[in-house]
Amino acid sequence: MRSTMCCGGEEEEEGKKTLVDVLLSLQESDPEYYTDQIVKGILLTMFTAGTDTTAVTMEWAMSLMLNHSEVLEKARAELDVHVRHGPLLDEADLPKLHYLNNIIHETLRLCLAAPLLVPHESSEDCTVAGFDVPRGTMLLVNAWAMHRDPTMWVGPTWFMPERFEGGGGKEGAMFVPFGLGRRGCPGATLAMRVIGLVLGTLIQCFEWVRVGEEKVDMTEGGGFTMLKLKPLEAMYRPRESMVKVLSQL
Ligand code: HEM
Repeated sequence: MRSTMCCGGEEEEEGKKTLVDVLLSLQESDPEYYTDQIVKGILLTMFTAGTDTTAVTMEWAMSLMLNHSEVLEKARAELDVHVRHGPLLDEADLPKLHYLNNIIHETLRLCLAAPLLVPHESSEDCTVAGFDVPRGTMLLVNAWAMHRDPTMWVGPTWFMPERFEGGGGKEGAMFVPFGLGRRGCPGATLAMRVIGLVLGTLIQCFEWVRVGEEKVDMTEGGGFTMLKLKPLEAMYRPRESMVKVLSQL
């Protein structure tokens, strides 16, 4: 951590600071609050809450696209039109990539990383939808079922990124892959950017196909984070137009 700061130093451009740089400069300006323990705690939380969730969402998205090659093609066409900030996709290109964004939303609707969100506890006696909930009850939100509610979503089990062009489901449909309210996911924006950049780059640079004729197995595994029961295996090769760019990386 310290060597990163020393190498980044004062000359480092403002926009190129890493999170560790920022935390260490906060520690310099407010050492009593930003102790080593606090800094390590923030980093640990980001790793534990942000790594599996983000990685598994990308794995589900790739799996869904491999089973729906027309979606993959459409995403690639969009990238070819809108990537303007360099030969490779850049963060600045993301706002233009509406279809890619819709793919991520549709993936998070069908294959949300935390299907029951995170357990909460009622701090007071309360009534929810007519049910009396005593103080201290563990409360789970079945977001998985809400995202597949047939009264709220047309063809709830279909993979149809286009549905998000009109904002998603019917009026009142709940889309809550990151939870809601003050305990909602603080990493949602970061996650959407990372997933957009990684998925977009994979689609922009490589041709992807399934290993065989069979569709990718979409069976869900158990556990707190909804992993694929069988990890994704796929075949890829660099797109001809990207070979030169890739060889210069
Ligand atoms: C696709 C990626 C992600 C998904 C689907 C996701 C989903 C969630 C969900 C459902 C919750 C619980 C919200 C609730 O119960 O209302 C949560 C909490 C949290 N997430 Fe994420 N998350 C993702 C990425 C990240 C990233 C990248 C970070 C940080 C770098 C992060 C940090 C956290 C933290 C610290 C909490 C606990 C918040 C609290 O209890 O106040 N998450 N996330």
